[in-house]
Amino acid sequence: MPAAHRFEQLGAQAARLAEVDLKSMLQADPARAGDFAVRAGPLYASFARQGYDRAALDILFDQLAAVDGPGRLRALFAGETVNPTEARPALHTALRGDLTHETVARDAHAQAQATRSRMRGLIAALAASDVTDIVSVGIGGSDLGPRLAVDALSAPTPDRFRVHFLSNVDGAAAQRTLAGLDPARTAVLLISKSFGTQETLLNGAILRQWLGDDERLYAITANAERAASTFAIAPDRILPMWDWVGGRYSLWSAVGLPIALAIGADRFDELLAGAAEMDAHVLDAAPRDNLAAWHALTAIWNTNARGLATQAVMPYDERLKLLPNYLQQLVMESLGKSVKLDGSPVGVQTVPVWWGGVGTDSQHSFFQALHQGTQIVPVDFIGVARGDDPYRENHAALLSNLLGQAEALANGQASADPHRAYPGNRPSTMILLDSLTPRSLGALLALYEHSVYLQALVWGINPFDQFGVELGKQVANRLLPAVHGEAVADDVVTRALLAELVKLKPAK
Ligand SMILES: O=P(O)(O)OC[C@H]1O[C@](O)(CO)[C@@H](O)[C@@H]1O
Repeated sequence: MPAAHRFEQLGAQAARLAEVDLKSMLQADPARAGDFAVRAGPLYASFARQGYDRAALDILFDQLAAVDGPGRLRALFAGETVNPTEARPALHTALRGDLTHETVARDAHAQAQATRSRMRGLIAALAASDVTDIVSVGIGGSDLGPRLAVDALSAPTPDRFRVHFLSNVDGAAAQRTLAGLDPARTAVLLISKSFGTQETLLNGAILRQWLGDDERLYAITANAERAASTFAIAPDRILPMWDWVGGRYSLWSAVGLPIALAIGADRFDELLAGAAEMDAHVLDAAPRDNLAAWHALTAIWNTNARGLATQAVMPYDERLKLLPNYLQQLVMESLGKSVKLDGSPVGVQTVPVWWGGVGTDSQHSFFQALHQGTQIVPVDFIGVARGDDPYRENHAALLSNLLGQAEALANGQASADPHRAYPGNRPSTMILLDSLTPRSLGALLALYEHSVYLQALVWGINPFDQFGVELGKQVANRLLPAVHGEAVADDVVTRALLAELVKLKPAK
């Protein structure tokens, strides 16, 4: 059946269910609570509060079968060219496990292992030195994953190194990062797959000058030549990346060095093991028992059957507050496409806008709109069963808020006063972690990676390129002389704005 018909079938299911709310679906079929849930390693996820029923789910799972989900997952792990627009495999799974006997994947895994042993040597050398602080310079995929994992997994007081991150090209970011740091006790990691990223090159130059000593400057890159030529970094201080790892899938590689420095190499290995455990689950579990399949098909349901334009993610754990930022890149850079692999239009909506914030803070900012606004926003709630802080009553309150918000959004509450009525019927997925450990975080992030891949399969798009970010960079580069006042911009609006910037700039 052509893809367009499959999406029409989904639309018909949504139309059939339009007048049925979650509360009555659960009343009619209470077994949903147990049946619409999947456990995988340290994670448990409930989809019982999504607006599909069993018949609609059948159609959704047919979608995955029609694009050979299981077969295409095997192709991903085996190192087939799943990124055809750049003629590459995407072997992030080989960075953390050895799940295929195919030569390409095995070679990739061996290279990753060799690099991990170099990382261990480097960490040991830094631990034996006077270095107390690490500044990790990188942006996008060379920043968001390490930043999230360091924030999520670091002890309340640093074990050995204080790890800082610098990404924005705004000089204020460099100024703030460096304030209070001692160059003699700081090591700098320049992380850039391409070593051609403006932000990282400019900030790298600032850091190199500030350090005043090349001995504590390291690079993680797939372009060792450029690192050596622009920053004179010696080969023993350059760790490799490879073109078969996408930037936003790279925290498992040497890009994760800030993580290993912050939490130790053993715990970094546990993060990889947690991801590998999820990989094995996703590869082996039948579609109906497969967490990534459920998650991906839920996204397809909300986007294509229900036409919902945004998706929120709400971690109820302070340590996961950077998860929404990380997922914005993973999901939106991967799935923000409008053409299929053959260049033809997708013809249906692809990625919604991903956004979110930490619970309970977000309840006091935008939850009003989730409960009573006109836009329906599906939510991924993320909770952690065991808290690790000593404040037990706070953790109980946190969990009751997590459960309470999801229940209130789903069930609503009638009132004679329309201002005080809660419509309910607002969908959410609940993802629970046993505790926040390297293992569970690894599993959670790998789950999202695989969900993204499966969504891409259903839409027929390439989740591994990101040409959309290039044009803005090119225009910005062209405009640099005009910002310096050395050229005139071609575009009439940009020209007017540049003139205003000159007028607005206060004289010193
Ligand atoms: O690691 P690099 O090459 O500096 O690139 C940084 C980021 O820039 C992008 O290419 C575009 O934002 C991302 O995909 C990538 O993670």
